[in-house]
Amino acid sequence: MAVSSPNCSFSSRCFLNASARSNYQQATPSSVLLPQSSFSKRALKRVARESRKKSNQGVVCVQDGAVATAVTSSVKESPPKSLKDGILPVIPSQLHEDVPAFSPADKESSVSITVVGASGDLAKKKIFPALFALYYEDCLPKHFTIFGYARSKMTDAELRNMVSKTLTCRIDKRENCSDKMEQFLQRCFYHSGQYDSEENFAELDRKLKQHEAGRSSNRLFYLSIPPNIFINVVKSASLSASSSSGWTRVIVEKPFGRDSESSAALTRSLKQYLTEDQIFRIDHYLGKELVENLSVLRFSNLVFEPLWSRQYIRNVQLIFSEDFGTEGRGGYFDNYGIIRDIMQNHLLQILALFAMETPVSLDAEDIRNEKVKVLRSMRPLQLENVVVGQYKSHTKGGVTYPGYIDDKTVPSDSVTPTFAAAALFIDNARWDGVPFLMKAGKALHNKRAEIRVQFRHVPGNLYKRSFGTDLDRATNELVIRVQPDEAIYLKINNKVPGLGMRLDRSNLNLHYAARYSKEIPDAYERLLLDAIEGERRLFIRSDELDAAWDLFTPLLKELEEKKIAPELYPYGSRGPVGAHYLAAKYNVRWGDLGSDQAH
Ligand SMILES: NC(=O)C1=CN([C@@H]2O[C@H](COP(=O)(O)OP(=O)(O)OC[C@H]3O[C@@H](n4cnc5c(N)ncnc54)[C@H](OP(=O)(O)O)[C@@H]3O)[C@@H](O)[C@H]2O)C=CC1
Ligand SMILES: O=C1O[C@H](COP(=O)(O)O)[C@@H](O)[C@H](O)[C@H]1O
Repeated sequence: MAVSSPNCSFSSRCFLNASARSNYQQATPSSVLLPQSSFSKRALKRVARESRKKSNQGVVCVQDGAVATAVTSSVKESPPKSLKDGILPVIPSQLHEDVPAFSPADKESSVSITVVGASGDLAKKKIFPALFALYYEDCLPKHFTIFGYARSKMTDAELRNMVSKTLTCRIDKRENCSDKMEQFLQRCFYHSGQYDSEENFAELDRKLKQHEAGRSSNRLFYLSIPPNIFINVVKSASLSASSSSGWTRVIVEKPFGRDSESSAALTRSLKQYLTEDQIFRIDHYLGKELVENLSVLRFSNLVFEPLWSRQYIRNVQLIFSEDFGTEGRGGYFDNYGIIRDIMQNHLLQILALFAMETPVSLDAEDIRNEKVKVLRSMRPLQLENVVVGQYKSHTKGGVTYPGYIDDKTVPSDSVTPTFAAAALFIDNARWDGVPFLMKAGKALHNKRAEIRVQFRHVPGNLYKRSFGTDLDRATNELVIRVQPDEAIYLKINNKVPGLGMRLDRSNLNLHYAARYSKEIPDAYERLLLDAIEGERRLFIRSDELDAAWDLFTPLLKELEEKKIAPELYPYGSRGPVGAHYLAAKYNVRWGDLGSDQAH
């Protein structure tokens, strides 16, 4: 797969593991590698990691972007016969099965991306713009085609017109942007069809083949549709439009079911037509820059990992808020509610990454194994550790904001929560007794997602008197602001300069906008690129999903069976007061109450 941009490709350096390099060089002293590779950097790293793990193989980059693996011992004992000018032949059988191996012929492979539900909100808002951003950055393969698929009748030109309205140029990348947009749009096509029609998907298959023009074809289907039609599409697409000469992968959007049973049933149905390796369950929060950075922060800084346990951490808070309601999505939302919409997936995924043990490696399976372990060490949620709320109409500055049940698509007696706060616990050695508090709500006073880590008090603090009775104020707090205005800051105590001894609270901060001039890519860009490259690290494996549902299903059933009435809160407020009582029960104060800023 040809990927040429410096942003995406591993253009001039390749790597061998140390012993492979030394063996290789002993065996072939004149051949210090490594010419140009057009293989993507991340895919190459993954090949290297997997090769190393499996059989202590090294990875060699080969001219024109081919990748071969060299078994260290055999390189030492008998260098490959066709070795010439430091170039190893491609040995496809030695490549990991699903890695898009490449050979000279492979340069001619193609990727077709079909956005199913292309007429919908998510496709317009996120998927097409993310694909364009990847195209702009030269991250898409040379031969790619994008198809929109939905029931709505549209011509290619109408799709392009629709898509063009939501494409944007990055602030830092405007050069030739409108030309690039035009070129991108010319690679977008549309096919109208029913979701359960094998015939319509067979028509799509014919069109895809025309575009693939005899190249080996890899196909990615993005299911940007309501979940009740996932299976119809997967069945029709897999029977009539899967690739016969390359990989076929399917990105499935959430919600993955409503509870343990429906999620398991969905997985069973998907697996009638797809293998687990073909299913990419997306949780777009895993693609957010600061969520990706969590592991880097923890595992590559000596100062954090030793503190990352019950010994030093008092509580962890995962906070999500939006300053708008469910307007326009009430029909969907009322069937799910905020716990299923945000907590069971986005916040729980962040929690798992935050709390997991050190994985054996950065391989997808190693990371996902650790996440599953954490999830399975958690106590299922109990009603007494949860507060639910629903926003009501509120008038401010002469403007009246609608309540949740004012939406015509929402039943007037709905008790669906638009806000929830919960206390969760991980019953393992690292986190025993540490409350993990989650809070998620719509129609609140601001839009924000952050992780707050409140550390314990300094024992025998010499400066205790300077803090008065409020020792909490003196504890360190690490804030990872996922959005907006990404930042990581650590609240510390320091002396106010001067002759006296007055203490102050300050932020040691990494404010992304100040530190990096580059615009942060949207989560969907990263995830789409990963799916194209077969990188599963940021996608949810079925056992992770089962473990996540096991935590929330009993609570969700109880809420529904008992029709627990949510506490009403005004549109634009900070949410129900109950959330403060819940936190107080565990001696916690929500960290987002102050007005701290990362600068
Ligand atoms: N929108 C968002 O911000 C987010 C959405 N998601 C998830 O992504 C998926 C897509 O979301 P979104 O784009 O908002 O969804 P939409 O409601 O906009 O649906 C997408 C398309 O699916 C078709 N469709 C809608 N309802 C039905 C139905 N009942 N039966 C058959 N086809 C239908 C329509 O296309 P047509 O009529 O042309 O066939 C529609 O344009 C959903 O699973 C959603 O939960 C996840 C995170 C955020
Ligand atoms: O998955 C969802 O996420 C969005 C919030 O995503 P963000 O990237 O804009 O923070 C939320 O609005 C939606 O209800 C939910 O389904």
